Amino acid sequence: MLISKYSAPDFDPYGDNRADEPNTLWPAPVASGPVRATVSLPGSKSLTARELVLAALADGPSLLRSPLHSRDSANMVEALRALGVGIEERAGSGEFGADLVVTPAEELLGSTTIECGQAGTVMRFVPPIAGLALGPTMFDADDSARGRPMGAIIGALRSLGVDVNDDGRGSLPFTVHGTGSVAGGAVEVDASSSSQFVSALLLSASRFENGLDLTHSGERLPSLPHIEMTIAALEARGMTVESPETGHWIVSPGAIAARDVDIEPDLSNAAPFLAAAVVTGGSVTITGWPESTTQVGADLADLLPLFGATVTRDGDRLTVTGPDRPDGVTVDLSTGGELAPALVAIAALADGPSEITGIGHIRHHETDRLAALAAEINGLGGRVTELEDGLRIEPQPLHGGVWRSYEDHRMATAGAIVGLVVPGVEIENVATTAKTLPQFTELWGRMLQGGSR
Ligand SMILES: O=C(O)C1=C[C@@H](OP(=O)(O)O)[C@@H](O)[C@H](O)C1
Ligand SMILES: C=C(OP(=O)(O)O)C(=O)O
Repeated sequence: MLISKYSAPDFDPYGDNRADEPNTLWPAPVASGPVRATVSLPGSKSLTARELVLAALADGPSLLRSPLHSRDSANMVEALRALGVGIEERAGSGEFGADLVVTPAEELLGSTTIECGQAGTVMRFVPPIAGLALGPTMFDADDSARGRPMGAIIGALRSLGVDVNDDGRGSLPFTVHGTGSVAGGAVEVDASSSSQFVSALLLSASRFENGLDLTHSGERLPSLPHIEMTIAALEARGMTVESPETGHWIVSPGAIAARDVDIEPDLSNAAPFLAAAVVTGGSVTITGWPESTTQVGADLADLLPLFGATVTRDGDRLTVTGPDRPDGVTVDLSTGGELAPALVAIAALADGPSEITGIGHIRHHETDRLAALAAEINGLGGRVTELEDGLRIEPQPLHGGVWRSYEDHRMATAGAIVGLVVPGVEIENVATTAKTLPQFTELWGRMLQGGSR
């Protein structure tokens, strides 16, 4: 069955704990003992975003099975539709909403406005596509996301022959004046504040007349696995990405193959659930854990044992069993910055100090996550010190209080981890978890009752 209009999934994303107002306080549930549960999770945000974009640029219709349905993915769907791409729901077998049929536009058309919400993937991945469209496309975002770095994309598009109007601050809002084609060619970007600049250009590159010869010029390149995920998604659709050296990628012009694809569960969103096992000495199993994957969340299987947890696999089920009390860790997390909030929450409850570094760039995520994590843990009596590129965490006995989420889904879920063992933690605006996991409070509640099945 094809339904003509994309709509929000028909589950109640907030269950009994719905937070209708941004400043509503959600009492984080306290675990009555070691958490023991089996949890299934919706599709990967990063895979859904890439497959939507590639399907939109492909040479025929593609089916996305078990995609994520969340605020970020809805922003991506609406952005591509605004440019003329057909995206329709089709009943699927997934537990978390419909499959999506994506039909590329015969001709991409601008003369539209795109709301990016808070989605880094939308604000970075879609402007190059708007360059391929005919007519101007204006990009804007939530107030809280307007300050996220965009200068590298704006500058790169100009070097590739696309006219972009902005106010000179390198951030949203701005307008891409698409002419129906992009010359492409050689370009240098500084992707030290986000790997998404590289992914964005690679995703559209084969549709540029001269392809793309992209060099990263900055000192560090964070979140490399996300770039590798982009390359793998391109290769699965018949493209070759040459990388003669680190930080240098070449894509030749060519067609992107239509393809039906299964979206894996979001392994980064598994982090708070697995952390629940680590901080309560319990045992949490995630279903549908892929045997091999490009998702950086798979690194949790190596990261959580550093805290003293045990990880086992049984087919597609990954189980984490916590120690009596987590150990402190010293870890460079430059490849997996999006895992930082959950790991910092564990570290705040550990029995020794931790240093988590290599994550200076997460100051540019949904909020300055280093400042936010330090402020919220310290607000509950903790001792967290900001380093230039990370945090030093010296665990203290914590007390209850309000945990601000800064319109950041991973700040909200980090507070929920702390609240499992610290009575009286109240999370402000837990509804912000809808960015990537609208069912968060429902799944969290179910986990505390033993899980879904
Ligand atoms: O390409 C992607 O899907 C993402 C890349 C990473 O961004 P940064 O490189 O900005 O950290 C990651 O943190 C983000 O959650 C998703
Ligand atoms: C950094 C994140 O999101 P975005 O894709 O908006 O950059 C994140 O989900 O942790």
